[in-house]
Amino acid sequence: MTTAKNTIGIVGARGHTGAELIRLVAAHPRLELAFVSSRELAGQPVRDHVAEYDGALRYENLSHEDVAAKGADAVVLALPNGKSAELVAAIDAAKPATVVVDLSADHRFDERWYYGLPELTRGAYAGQRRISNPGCYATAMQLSIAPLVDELAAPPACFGVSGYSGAGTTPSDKNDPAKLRDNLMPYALADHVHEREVTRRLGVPVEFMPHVAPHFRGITMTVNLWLMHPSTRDAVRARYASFYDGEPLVRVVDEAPWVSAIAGRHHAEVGAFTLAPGGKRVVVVATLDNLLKGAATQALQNLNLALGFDEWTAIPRP
Ligand SMILES: NC(=O)C1=CN([C@@H]2O[C@H](COP(=O)(O)OP(=O)(O)OC[C@H]3O[C@@H](n4cnc5c(N)ncnc54)[C@H](OP(=O)(O)O)[C@@H]3O)[C@@H](O)[C@H]2O)C=CC1
Ligand SMILES: CC(=O)N[C@@H](CCC(=O)OP(=O)(O)O)C(=O)O
Repeated sequence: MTTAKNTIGIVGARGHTGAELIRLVAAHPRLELAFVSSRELAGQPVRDHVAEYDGALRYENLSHEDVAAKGADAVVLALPNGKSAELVAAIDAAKPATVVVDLSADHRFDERWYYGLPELTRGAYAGQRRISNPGCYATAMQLSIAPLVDELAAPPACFGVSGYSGAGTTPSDKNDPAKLRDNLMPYALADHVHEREVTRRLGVPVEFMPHVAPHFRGITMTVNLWLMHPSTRDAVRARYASFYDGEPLVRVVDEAPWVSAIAGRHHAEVGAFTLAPGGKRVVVVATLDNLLKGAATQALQNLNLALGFDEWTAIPRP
């Protein structure tokens, strides 16, 4: 007996996260790629750009109405921020039961949308068909802070370094290899949207200082936490291990994880747990691939959940 597949479309499929989503969907036993949209690549075979996909689909330049008329069971939006509203309205009108996962920041502050960071929020999933995927740095910050969020004496200070794929494909200083060479570029130092996103989601203020570096993919998030009561390294490590027990996509490690080891991997690593004398200051380091656990893999966790599949279907385990 064969099981019918759910159809899925990807809007913004030329981009970095779109390509990762195509790879994941191509290997998924219960999903069938119904359409992929790109203005620039319209007419070209998808397999010419994503080797892991061996089907016959070509990229299409689709209007909002075209996307809605496809009537897919699920649509992932991998568009730049600010581009989703009209498209979602068209899907709402044509087929409201479609599962929509938005990778942009457009719905992360909209309580009508489920915020899908599964390790922290899957208990709040109540069948919503509109899912907002967290930011990449915001995922790393939340995974680093959540186990100690009730113990904090001060706002966590988060020093984040991203590979330049995080800046997308629209040319800017942040994805210009010449400007990044031998460089580390600080930006949005006290007003990044992920600072507000994490503050909102964890319910405590956080301070975030993002930087972009010359490597292509992967985030290092170094977080300084002040505790109300003195602790020990063993107690802190045990707390993280217990918090993430049974979570295949969060690995608790002893040392500070290296970003070079996380590129292309689907999980996050959280480690270091270095305490300053006095036991009240703890430094935690997390790494993840911004295009995977920071975007496409997390979107697939959310799709699997919403479509009633096992959450880990077609996600390679660490
Ligand atoms: N890169 C990352 O690490 C992460 C990204 N995100 C978010 O995911 C989304 C996609 O990011 P990413 O893949 O990096 O972005 P890219 O810049 O790599 O890709 C953007 C995609 O959107 C399309 N596009 C661009 N402008 C428009 C427009 N005005 N109207 C319609 N389509 C447009 C592009 O294709 P074409 O121009 O051919 O139509 C392309 O497919 C963004 O919202 C980003 O913030 C979230 C987490 C991590
Ligand atoms: C290096 C770099 O530029 N990274 C991006 C983060 C990408 C991401 O997760 O962004 P959204 O919240 O927009 O979805 C940035 O700081 O805007």
